[in-house]
Amino acid sequence: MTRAASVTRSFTFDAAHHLPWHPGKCARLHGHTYRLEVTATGPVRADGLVIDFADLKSAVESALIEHLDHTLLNDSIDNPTAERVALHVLDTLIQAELPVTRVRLWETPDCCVEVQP
Ligand SMILES: Nc1nc2c(c(=O)[nH]1)N=C([C@H](O)[C@H](O)COP(=O)(O)OP(=O)(O)OP(=O)(O)O)CN2
Ligand SMILES: [Zn+2]
Repeated sequence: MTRAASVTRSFTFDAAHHLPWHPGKCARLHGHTYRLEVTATGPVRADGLVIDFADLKSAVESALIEHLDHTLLNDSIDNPTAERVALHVLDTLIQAELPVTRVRLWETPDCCVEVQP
């Protein structure tokens, strides 16, 4: 019987953003070191893997991190709240045909958003 498993890898990227509508200090231009957790789920293959951690890393870096790291998120994502950045991550990885089943994005060490397909 084929069993399924979930594989998660963490990433970090640095980016700036501002939320001009926000009543607090987030209206001002500022930056975060975002922590991103990507989970892929699927059958455990004959080689014992769902996806090689190394392949997950290279896919996420080339599809996403390279385009967001050290950028102003407002240039690529409208109104880049953590929720909207996480959904952008999810959509981008689905487009890249990764079997992603969960994205967690930590905007600060204490604040996290989770999205699923
Ligand atoms: N649900 C959300 N709430 C907030 C978001 C968001 O994306 N989703 N974003 C912000 C701001 O961008 C901001 O960067 C976070 O601000 P803040 O809460 O002030 O974070 P701090 O860790 O700096 O908070 P302190 O309490 O000052 O330590 C706001 N809300
Ligand atoms: Zn912020």
